[in-house]
Amino acid sequence: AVFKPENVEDFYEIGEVLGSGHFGQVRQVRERSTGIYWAGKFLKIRKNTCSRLGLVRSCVEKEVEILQAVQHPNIVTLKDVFESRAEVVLILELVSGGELFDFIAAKENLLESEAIEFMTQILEGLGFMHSKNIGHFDLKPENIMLSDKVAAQPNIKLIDFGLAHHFHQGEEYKSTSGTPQYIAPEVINSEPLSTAADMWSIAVITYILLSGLSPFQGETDEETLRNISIMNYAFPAQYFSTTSSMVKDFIQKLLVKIPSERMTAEECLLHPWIKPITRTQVANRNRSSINMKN
Ligand SMILES: Cc1ccnnc1
Repeated sequence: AVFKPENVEDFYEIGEVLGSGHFGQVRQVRERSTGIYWAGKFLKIRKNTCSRLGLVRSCVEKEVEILQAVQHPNIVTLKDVFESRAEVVLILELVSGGELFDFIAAKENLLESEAIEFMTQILEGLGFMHSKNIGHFDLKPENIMLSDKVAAQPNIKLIDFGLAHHFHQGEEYKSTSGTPQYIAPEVINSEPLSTAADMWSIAVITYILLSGLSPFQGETDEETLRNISIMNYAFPAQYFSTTSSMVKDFIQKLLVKIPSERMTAEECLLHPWIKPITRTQVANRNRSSINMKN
């Protein structure tokens, strides 16, 4: 793919650093012609395949391809791509509400009603990606952004598709990258991956949203990976006493070793913890409980 050879600074004023990661850094940028703010993701490209610094260009092309294939309210949109001699710049929708990670850190943990609101939007975006046979493979609170944290209903945006993969018919895909706390057993065992690997991460994120604890985290990465492989996790009473049995059921139906036996994103959206019950169902439930009392 050929990206715009023009100099990004001819079209955008480069602003403050918003975030940085394994890829390079994200800076706020201002479009000169409209004054609109965007996020510029500056990716260093390796001059030759031997150098270790920067990314291989084909990886960047893959991220661009995937971002162009998924337009959804809960997935960050890609507006433009510029390329200079050793840098590719993705012009992305600006998501300024910060990371879900910081939102949880500031509040210790969330009410179930808040967690359901966030998780529903995460699952909507993820379900859309999975319906196009695209896996994210790096889902974690740092890669889930809020569009505006002070809004009543903050909007969730999935970002960072640097490890994402588009599955083509009958093709196997293996990857051992990802963040230890969130990766599924099949990633650790270098088995072929599927979109189900994202569903394991959803369970870990849900557990963290509600308790502030990370279910498998050990003292070292090795210990964390061992805990995942042997499915060593629990719901400590002092952190989960007020948590509904429905959300524990939701998590348990995702922390399943065999990928094909995990709930899909679509099935998660129909799980009682997530799926809102109708007012009639509430009335019926209340009526039946009143009858039991009489
Ligand atoms: C960090 C970031 C990424 C994409 N859009 N806005 C902010």
